[in-house]
Amino acid sequence: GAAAEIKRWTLNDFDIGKPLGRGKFGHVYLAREKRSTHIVALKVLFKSQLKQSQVEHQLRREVEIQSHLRHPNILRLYGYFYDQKRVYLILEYAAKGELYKELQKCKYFSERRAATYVASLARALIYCHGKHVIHRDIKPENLLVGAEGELKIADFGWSVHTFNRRRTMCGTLDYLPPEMVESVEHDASVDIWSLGVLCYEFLYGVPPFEAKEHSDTYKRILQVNLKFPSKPVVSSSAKDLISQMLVKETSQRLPLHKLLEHPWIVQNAEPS
Ligand SMILES: COc1ccc(C(=O)Nc2ccccc2)cc1NC(=O)CCSCc1cnc2[nH]ccc2c1
Repeated sequence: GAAAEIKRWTLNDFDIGKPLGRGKFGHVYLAREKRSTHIVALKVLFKSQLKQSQVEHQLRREVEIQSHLRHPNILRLYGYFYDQKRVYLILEYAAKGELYKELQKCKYFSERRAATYVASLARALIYCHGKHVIHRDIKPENLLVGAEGELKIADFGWSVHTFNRRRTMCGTLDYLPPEMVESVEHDASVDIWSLGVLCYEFLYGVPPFEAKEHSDTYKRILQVNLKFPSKPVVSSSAKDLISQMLVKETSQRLPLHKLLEHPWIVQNAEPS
């Protein structure tokens, strides 16, 4: 038969619900597609602000990339449409909301919960790297939780998003690997570094190189000044994994598929 007709969405196709948050370029609303009654998140971006910040090309590129990504731990971009003044992104709705709020509430996660999240993120990143997409910006602020408790890399758009970020988050350096602090080109191994930082923050409630001043965080990252506090008590197996990911030499970082075979992951992550 004829090639599948690309559906032209309009605002009329949706019932708009409560606001879910606001970003630099507009707001995000809960919405229901009328015909299917499917619940989505509708992100409304103002063309004027996109133009002003010259991010239209970035948005087009991202929409192109995201529309080909299908993975249970990557938030879906189902489609987009626009009218005179706005661009609308039809996004997957993650029913259990933002992971960082959960982390703030329970201070730090159990080893089983941390390992389960890290394993699902590793599988999502392996999938992305397979499609030559890197740097999915996996800090806690960019992670949402689906209805079954599964993690979703929400990738709030190339740091254009002030979506309910923690104050400390705007411009945080905590997650930058040395090669980005030194602003040399980066490859997929940046994601291994960031996943190591995330694993540390899941287990201790704070990122490993946190410091009062940005300059001190820079120094700690460049020196890979990794210290494990005595509290909370964390297994040496978890520390071993983190120590294999937070390595300055990018080629020496534990590859993601090796991470999935690490004893700490094998013994603690829930089967996917
Ligand atoms: C695939 O995802 C995205 C793709 C692209 C962009 C984006 O804005 N790109 C951009 C914009 C302008 C210039 C250049 C690029 C954003 C997202 N993702 C989000 O924004 C996640 C939070 S909104 C959804 C959502 C879901 N489920 C929830 N549950 C609770 C809150 C909540 C919130």
